[in-house]
Amino acid sequence: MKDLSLVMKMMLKEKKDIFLSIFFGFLAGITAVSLFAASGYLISQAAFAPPIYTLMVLVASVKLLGISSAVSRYGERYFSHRGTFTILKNIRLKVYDRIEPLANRILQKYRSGDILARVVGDVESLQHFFLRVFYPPVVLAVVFIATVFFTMYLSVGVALTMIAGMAVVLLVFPSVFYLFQRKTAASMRERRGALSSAFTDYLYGFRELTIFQQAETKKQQLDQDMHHYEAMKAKENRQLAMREAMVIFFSFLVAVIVLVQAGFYVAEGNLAGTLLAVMFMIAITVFEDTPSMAVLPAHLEESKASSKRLIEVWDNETPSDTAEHELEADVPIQFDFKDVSIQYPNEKKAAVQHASFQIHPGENIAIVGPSGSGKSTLMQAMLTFAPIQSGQIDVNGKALSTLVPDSLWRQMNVSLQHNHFFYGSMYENLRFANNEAGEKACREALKKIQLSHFSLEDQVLEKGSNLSGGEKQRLALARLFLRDASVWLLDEPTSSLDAITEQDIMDEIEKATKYQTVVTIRHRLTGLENMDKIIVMNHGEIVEQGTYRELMKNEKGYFKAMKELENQQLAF
Ligand SMILES: Nc1ncnc2c1ncn2[C@@H]1O[C@H](COP(=O)(O)OP(=O)(O)OP(=O)(O)O)[C@@H](O)[C@H]1O
Repeated sequence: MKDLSLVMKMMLKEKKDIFLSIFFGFLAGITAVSLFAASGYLISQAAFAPPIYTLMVLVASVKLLGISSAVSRYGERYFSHRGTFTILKNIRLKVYDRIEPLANRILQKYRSGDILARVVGDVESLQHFFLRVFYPPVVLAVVFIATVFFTMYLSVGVALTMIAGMAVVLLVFPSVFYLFQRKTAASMRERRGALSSAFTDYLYGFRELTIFQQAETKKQQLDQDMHHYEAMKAKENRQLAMREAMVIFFSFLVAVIVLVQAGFYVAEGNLAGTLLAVMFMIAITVFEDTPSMAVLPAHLEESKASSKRLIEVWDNETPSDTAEHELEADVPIQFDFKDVSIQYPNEKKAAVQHASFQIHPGENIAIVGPSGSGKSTLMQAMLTFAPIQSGQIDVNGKALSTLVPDSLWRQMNVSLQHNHFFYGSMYENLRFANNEAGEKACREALKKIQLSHFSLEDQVLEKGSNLSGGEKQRLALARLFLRDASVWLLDEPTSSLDAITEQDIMDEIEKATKYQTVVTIRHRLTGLENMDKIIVMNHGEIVEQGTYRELMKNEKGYFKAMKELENQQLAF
């Protein structure tokens, strides 16, 4: 039941639709039973040439019951589907609400294809819970109870046969099918997730796979996985059809037993002959909806597996419920790293160890160091994206972990190593940073980063695949000129640019950030003379920090050694 907690909670919010579905389902069922019973009685009575008004009353009742049954069935379908779609919408919103604050950690843990399979496929699967698992047995049971009471009035023996038959259909068949179902459902869901992951990998890496001549091998693998999944699905469908056929066969068997039994009672004179057809028709109709019991275990198991896979995504993650402080807007921001260590999940070594430093409002800070030394991780930590193991980052005296992240991000301008571009126009990709930016401001931003040759209508393809590396970097920087932010975080913002363009753009950034705090990760050690502070990283540790002059004064310092090495390389 714990596995189904998500869908149950959402379902119970729609009490009105649940009630109306059951109510109309009951009306539809009971009118159908009455319709067929009345038809049987009409046929039997007709053989005895009764007065015409008797036949007229019976025919009118049959017609009325026919219309009522159709209208009630419509009501049942309408409310059950309305309820299902509302439940589905609520589940989607709930899932989004739960994973959105954890998105960064979740995306590190799961493959994107798997996440996609869960938030689309598994959520979609949950629509069957209410529609196929929860309310059909309830309707079937109440219609049956009402019918059995009526039948008992005519013949207790026949009623007992029907009770025994229904017990088998409602209890024995679903339990047996459920046991067989459990194994296949879990592996089907996992296979679907794996397939989705393999497919996204194939799409993302298509270019590299082609260049390294691996596309065909990967495609064959994917084809194999797909065939395997299709075969499993086909097997499951065959099993479901088989089970449905078994339940239908059994229902007819019960109807035939009822017919024989009622015939026996008629022969013995314990039942009126005109009720023989009535008994048979009642038995046939009351078991009419029982095939849905054959597919119920499959849908129950599917709902459980899907709900479990969804809950699993956020279950062991600590939500940022502790985020209680809003960072005030327009107040200068100070960062205080206090002995911060950061270790990514499943990594043996910490990416950053015991980092302590301060960033004061308006400072211009550079973080330097060899590749893999933990520079980007420090920046990720400032954005709340890095898993802090020990120590604490304070922002204006309050622990970063207690801040509502939005209130921090609102005041930040960020250009990471890999920036995202959406399929759409250049204008849309720029306005993504600020919805209120007009055409004029966007053109000016393009001019500042020397992309004036692009028009705002030019198309940007998915992930910016029609732009060069340098153009992508510049477009990401252009967005920053459209946003008013007091802290700029730039992770190697100009690494793909030539030295002259780099200098021009850095000048523009400097002009735009006179009063702002700027933290820049640099590979090249040029242009650092005027920095307020340079943080030097190596193997995840801050090995030195200070101004350019202070660092260069330290004869045995790491920074000085790096700088001299770079100068030698430039001299060649
Ligand atoms: N998401 C992640 N999951 C696991 N390990 C990571 C992750 N991101 C970075 N690391 C590891 O953390 C260490 C520091 O990485 P980081 O990206 O901070 O270094 P960097 O100094 O910015 O490197 P570069 O200059 O090459 O960008 C590396 O050993 C890296 O493998």
